[in-house]
Amino acid sequence: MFSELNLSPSIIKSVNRMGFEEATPIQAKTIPLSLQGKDIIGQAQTGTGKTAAFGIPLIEKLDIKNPNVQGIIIAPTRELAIQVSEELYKIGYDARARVLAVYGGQDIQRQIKALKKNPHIIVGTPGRILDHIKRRTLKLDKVQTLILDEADEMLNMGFIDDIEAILSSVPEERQTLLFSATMPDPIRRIAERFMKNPELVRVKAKEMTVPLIEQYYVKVHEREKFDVLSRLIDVQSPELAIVFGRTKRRVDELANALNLRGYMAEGIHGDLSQAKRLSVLRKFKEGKVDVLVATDVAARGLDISGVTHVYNYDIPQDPESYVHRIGRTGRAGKEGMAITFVSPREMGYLKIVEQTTKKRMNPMRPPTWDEAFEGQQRLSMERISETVKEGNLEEYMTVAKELLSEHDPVEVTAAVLKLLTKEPDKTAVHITEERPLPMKKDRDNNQKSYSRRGKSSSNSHSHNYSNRKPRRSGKRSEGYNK
Ligand SMILES: Nc1ncnc2c1ncn2[C@@H]1O[C@H](COP(=O)(O)OP(=O)(O)OP(=O)(O)O)[C@@H](O)[C@H]1O
Ligand SMILES: [Mg+2]
Repeated sequence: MFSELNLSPSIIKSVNRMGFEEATPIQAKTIPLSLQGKDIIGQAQTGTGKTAAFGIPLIEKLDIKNPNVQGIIIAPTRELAIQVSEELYKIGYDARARVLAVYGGQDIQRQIKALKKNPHIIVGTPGRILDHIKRRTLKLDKVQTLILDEADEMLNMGFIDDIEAILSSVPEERQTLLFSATMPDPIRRIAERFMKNPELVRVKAKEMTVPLIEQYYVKVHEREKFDVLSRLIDVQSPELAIVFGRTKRRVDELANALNLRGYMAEGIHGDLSQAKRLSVLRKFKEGKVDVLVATDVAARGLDISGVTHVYNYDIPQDPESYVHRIGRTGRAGKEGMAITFVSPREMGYLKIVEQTTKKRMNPMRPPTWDEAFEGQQRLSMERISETVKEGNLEEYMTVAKELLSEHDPVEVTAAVLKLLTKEPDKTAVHITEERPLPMKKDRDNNQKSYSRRGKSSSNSHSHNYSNRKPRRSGKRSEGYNK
């Protein structure tokens, strides 16, 4: 219960308004420690309320009359920074906490103006925070609490230099909190260097993934993936689905191809303008887009209710990415389904993922065209049944009776079904084939990459675990360059 956590009435009021009744396990464990001022590494499954776990004590400890920035939260993507700032705004609503998000792609003058209004808490992406530090439009010398959301990601190569630069303008005497659903040991060791006797809080769970997510894999050749995806969507009729692809090109092609086959899909990745990224996400949240096709830019932290299915069109290169991707469904006690496509040559990656998550994925057979067709008919059937249940059909009765006097009732119904049903589409589409990931044997070899610090400029990581390019090419990138 939140009432047992010694929180101010204003926070209890806000949290109640948010509909939270009981503290989640990670909240119950870390809030008291955080209030005592301890440094914490908090690890708990996706969708279990880590944001409020660091947000509630942060707001509780604010001195509202003090105009300085007292807390800073760093997040890996712009969308996540915005979302976290919104959740903190809600938690701090009755306490009158001022929370500001600063992120790349948004007009910097506007941010500078907002920074002059003395926010208590800043939530931002590393690049833009550094930009403001350099311009002296953001002063962090009175910061008491620094939080890294998605900490392992923030300390991975590509972000570590920025994080260290930000750390150097925050007082040594501070509380440091790290949260993520994943925390590989090598990264944890890096983290401990700039923390003081951190308390490692892990919510005990048999598996790293959420038990409410049903996990499947489909063994499928690259060139058959798209038909399998279309059929799966037809059979499963997700409320909202996210399809993860490996590259930006793949995301663009998949979104186009899905539209060609009559689905409402849009893509999101790092090459789109910020305005476009936000509008795609907004449409998805509002249900105007049913399928969000995304790179890993959308894998971490995003909390979108109604996401029932996650499809990994390409198996992710590292197990952590898998955990976060599928964690976009099955949040806050809801159920979800995750389906991962694996090409025959990539089966080794499946093993690595399973070893890390300690959870087996069940094999799933690709649906046939007939099954997809039946799935679509069942969807129409549900719509008809719902409409019958809702009633209000008086105005249609006369003509309905006339129809039935002339035709066989089963045939009339079949005709209605035919009109309503979207037949599985075979429209030809073009998806460029991706090369399979390099062969993998076991994870032990792969872990080495974590010892490679972001500082080093060597490019000798082609065989390592994460096998991805440093995200910063030339100029500093803001959030993911994905
Ligand atoms: N105590 C609570 N009771 C009910 N709902 C909660 C509670 N705490 C948080 N939530 C809600 O649960 C959802 C998931 O929370 P949140 O986004 O913080 O998860 P997370 O652990 O950070 O996940 P991820 O690892 O994916 O970032 C949010 O919609 C949040 O508002
Ligand atoms: Mg989170």
